[in-house]
Amino acid sequence: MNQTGITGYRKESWVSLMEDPKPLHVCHVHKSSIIISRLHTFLHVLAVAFLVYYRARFFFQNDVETRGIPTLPWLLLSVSELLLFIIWLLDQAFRWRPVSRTVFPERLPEDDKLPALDVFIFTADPDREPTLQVMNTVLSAMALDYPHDKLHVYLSDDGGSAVTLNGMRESWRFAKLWIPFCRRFEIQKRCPEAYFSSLVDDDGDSGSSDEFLAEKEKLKERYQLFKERVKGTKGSFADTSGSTGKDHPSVIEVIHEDPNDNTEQEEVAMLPQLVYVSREKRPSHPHHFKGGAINVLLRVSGVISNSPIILALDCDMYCNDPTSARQAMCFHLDPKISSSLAFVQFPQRFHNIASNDIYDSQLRSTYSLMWQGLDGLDGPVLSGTGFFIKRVSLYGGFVQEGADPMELKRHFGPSNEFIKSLLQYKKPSAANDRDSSDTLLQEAKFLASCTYGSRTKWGEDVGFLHYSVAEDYLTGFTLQSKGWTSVYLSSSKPQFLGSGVTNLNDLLTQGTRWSSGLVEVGISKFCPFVYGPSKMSFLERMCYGNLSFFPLRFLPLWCFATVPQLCLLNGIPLYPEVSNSFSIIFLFIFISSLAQHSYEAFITGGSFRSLINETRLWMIKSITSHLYGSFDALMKRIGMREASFLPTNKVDDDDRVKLYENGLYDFRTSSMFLAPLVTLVILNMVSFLVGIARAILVARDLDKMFVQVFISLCMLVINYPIIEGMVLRKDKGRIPASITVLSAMFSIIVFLLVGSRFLMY
Ligand SMILES: O=c1ccn([C@@H]2O[C@H](COP(=O)(O)OP(=O)(O)O[C@H]3O[C@H](CO)[C@@H](O)[C@H](O)[C@H]3O)[C@@H](O)[C@H]2O)c(=O)[nH]1
Ligand SMILES: [Mn+2]
Repeated sequence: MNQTGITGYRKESWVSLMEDPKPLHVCHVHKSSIIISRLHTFLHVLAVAFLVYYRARFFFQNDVETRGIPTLPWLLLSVSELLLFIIWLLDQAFRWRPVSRTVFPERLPEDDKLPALDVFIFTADPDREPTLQVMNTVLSAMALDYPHDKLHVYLSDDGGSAVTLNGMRESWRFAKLWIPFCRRFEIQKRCPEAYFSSLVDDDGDSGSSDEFLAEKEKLKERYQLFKERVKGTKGSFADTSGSTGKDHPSVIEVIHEDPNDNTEQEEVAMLPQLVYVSREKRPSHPHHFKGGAINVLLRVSGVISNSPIILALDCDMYCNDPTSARQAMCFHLDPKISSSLAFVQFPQRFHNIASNDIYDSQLRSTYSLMWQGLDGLDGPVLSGTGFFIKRVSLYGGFVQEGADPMELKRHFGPSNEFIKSLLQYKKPSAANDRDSSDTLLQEAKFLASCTYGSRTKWGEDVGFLHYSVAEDYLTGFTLQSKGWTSVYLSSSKPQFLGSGVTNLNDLLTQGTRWSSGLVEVGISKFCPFVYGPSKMSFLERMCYGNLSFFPLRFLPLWCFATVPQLCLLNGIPLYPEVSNSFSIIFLFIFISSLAQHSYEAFITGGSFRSLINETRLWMIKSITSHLYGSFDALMKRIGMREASFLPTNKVDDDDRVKLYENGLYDFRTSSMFLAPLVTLVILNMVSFLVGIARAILVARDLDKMFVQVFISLCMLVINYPIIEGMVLRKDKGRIPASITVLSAMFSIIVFLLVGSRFLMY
């Protein structure tokens, strides 16, 4: 047993081999931003205290200035301000102690001493996730700079599609040329699509030799052929077996030599193992989406390769830096931290972000700020893709020396082979001869069947948790509660690159799923503030709490977008007069928030434009996805809705890409998302115009109403692209006139029902 108290940990043989006194990694604490943020937090909290006093006074004192103002709007604003402040305060925990890290992979022990690695890649739908793209990710993983006999690549195909299986066979064939080429010429970009479509040559020293150029030309032709073959096939298992993507038995294939192929046998031996897994699916059995898929791969790989370290990748996240595995091993092999280290998380970065990132697809603040902050506490959140995790950390502490196999079967299911794999880290030797490898394959299929996990601990205490569609967040949270830690490694060269969302529909659909999954955790027994007993620090809990509850920002944002405006229309002031000294407090809070956002954008490479884009998205997402996601979570909680997971679209549609690259929003999305946005913009337009008219007609009115007029103005300036989409644009991505009309009607209803009656109390 180890000292950190994590049950289930056994001393890893590969860790004790590390005796090198030189550190494998160092951690840099960001001192100056720590001082700036803590000081800022202090001042901001102080200002908010004054604001709370100002708001609260209304309820207790009969002030001349606020006499005659109805209570309800005042109360709504007070609650909104308070809620937003609480979420902001939780957010400050991310700024408590940000750190960054440097690794020295050249100090790792020789290759034969490195632990084996299983790579898991997930795909679910060949229509939304193009097979060629998935195969590029597979090839880039096979070409990782890691000993080939210690590398095993598994693809989980939840689509159960023959196209994908065929793509795997084609990838194997192409890999026989591609991998030796990469190794021989030390190619850095090992995702073939990225390599061949790259405009800049970074072939390095070998770049000009004739031999290299000839090889490259040959590979380029073979890649074309590969592309045609992958794209050329159609159909699913349905065509051959009468089943469909949602109803079929498990299909597992270790991709092998094609006897008709004449490539030299030695080259084959140099390739990592490649395995295709499509788990059994039956309509009557919940499959738990990606979390379910990971658990099946954990079991299947357990009896095939059983590597102690696992890299998980979404199908679009190709390996951009072949040394990522070695970088991760710098932490996993460090005897000082390894015993409690569950995973090394790399950032999600994207290859298709335009210079004007109108959808904030790069998730700047998450991966450049928040995760570094968590890294300085107990470690980053598990982020679904791009992490190297210890297999044993997912076994829930049940695997211990001398554990009773019968007991293990109750937790892990009935497979003897799998139970054996739990008790040893050896690659099962049977895999080599034919008969036993057939038996093994049968066992693997059994492990991938849809009933295997029932009445066991899979999805509850073992593997990825099924409770939430944000399976990554929840699983990482419970690991850290048990005392496991994680580290975050972000460097200027991204280790993995995926496709970021480039249209509003995908952004809001994904945002709704995330909000739903996060809030679902927040309102369950896993609520970060109460779940225990927990080994997590208070600040780390604050961060997890922030992530679970930030979607509730929809409440204050809806209020700020309607209440001051409706009151302005009725001539009711809700903020201090400009001449009142309390107005300084509001000004201070406004500037303080703006300054914080600007400073953080500045230190993480953002620009003035990203400030505006992010603020706009903050509003758009709060008004739509966070609202729908939170309700979805609530409905699931009370049993009125089932979980769903629509994979994000990864197809590049030329027409849509063009809009995106020109910095134009693609408003082709459902009216459920559009109508609230357009309604609120219209409401703000009207209230702004009325506010200006009142300022001209009514004496001293602007002094009283200035803040409300200003809020409307800000909303309009920031959301100008929505106005543009309503009135100026003529292209396909504009806001349809029908939505504008519908929304105008909604604004009238809101005004008549809420504005002139409800808010008057
Ligand atoms: O039933 C399913 C659904 C999805 N996936 C795969 O899961 C991955 C992530 O799905 P995607 O649609 O790309 O989701 P994103 O919203 O981009 O994903 C983020 O959020 C998810 C949780 O909501 C995490 O699982 C992801 O790792 C994280 O990148 C993809 O490779 C899918 O093929 C499955 O294997 N089975
Ligand atoms: Mn994705």
